[in-house]
Amino acid sequence: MISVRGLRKHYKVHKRPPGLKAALRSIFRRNYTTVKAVDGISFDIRPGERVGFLGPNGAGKTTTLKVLSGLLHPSEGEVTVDGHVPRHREAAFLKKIMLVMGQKQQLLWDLPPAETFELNRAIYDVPRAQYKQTLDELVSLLELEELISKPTRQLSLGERMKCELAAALIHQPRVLFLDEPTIGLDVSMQATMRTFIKAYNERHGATLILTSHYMDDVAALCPRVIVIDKGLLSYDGGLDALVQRIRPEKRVVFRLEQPVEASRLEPLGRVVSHEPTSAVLQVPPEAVSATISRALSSLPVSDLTVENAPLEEVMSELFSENKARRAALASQGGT
Ligand SMILES: Nc1ncnc2c1ncn2[C@@H]1O[C@H](COP(=O)(O)OP(=O)(O)OP(=O)(O)O)[C@@H](O)[C@H]1O
Repeated sequence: MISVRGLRKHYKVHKRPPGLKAALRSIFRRNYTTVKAVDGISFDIRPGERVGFLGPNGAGKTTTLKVLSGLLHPSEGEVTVDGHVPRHREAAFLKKIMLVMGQKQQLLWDLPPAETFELNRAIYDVPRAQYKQTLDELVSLLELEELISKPTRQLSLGERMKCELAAALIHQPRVLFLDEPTIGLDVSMQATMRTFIKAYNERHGATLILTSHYMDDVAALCPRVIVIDKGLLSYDGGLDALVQRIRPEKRVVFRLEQPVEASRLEPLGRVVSHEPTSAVLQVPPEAVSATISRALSSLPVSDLTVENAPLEEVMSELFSENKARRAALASQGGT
């Protein structure tokens, strides 16, 4: 469905030192520098897949999504989306895709969302009957009944984001690029958006690439993740496999009937946190059952669960590994 081969996107930016003199000088002699936003990445995505596209700030995620949607021309490399070359922006291609950016809005500010939906119906030439059916489905799944006839400017951020998503789906795109779709939303609205996005993917078999800094979004939606860092691909594979590689240790979370001394926890594993009536221990996977049986016989345990390390920690460790590798390469290059 999506094929990316050796994609590079370099921006040429004008570099101006601070100060008035430098500003005047730069009128006559401009200095440019190259930002390698994406520096040679390749991947394939099958129809109907949900893929998390992750990386630290400035990694090149939005740039890649803009190239995939045809908003930016690649500096180098081959990109196809369902057989189309995005930069040609053919009508058939535009009808199949949608880029939703959490930080930008397409809804018309002074008009109710219903007007933008109608506008999108006309732009994408959606037959009336199909439009009505899609709209009814979106209104019911996202609970938009009360919202779509209020002016957009009167909606809260979360209400607006739900309507943004609905506006993006009026023409039933087969490929959805979601760039931070839950940014700024409260936890319950984030969960609503996730449930809806998953339901849309399952109902319509749509292919989905999602960027998000909220790891709950990624854990709930993306069995596969592609990680980029400084414009380079650093991981492409299962989310579970990534967690296993970076943090194979398990966390055993205990609820305790009464407070216990730290000295009673320490022999059981590495104490990650210890509150009066709860504790989290980190242990190797092969030691989980032994730790649980020792804890049950020596501590007043009322409840326990076994979990993976939080995804935030896994990602931050992966980014630190990448940083250390880059520093090592740079120092080898410098010697
Ligand atoms: N129009 C532009 N001109 C020059 N540089 C740009 C432009 N757009 C992006 N960049 C630079 O390219 C790099 C990648 O930016 P991009 O927005 O793709 O990152 P990102 O992974 O989406 O980051 P974030 O998570 O912060 O949104 C950054 O260093 C950014 O400053």
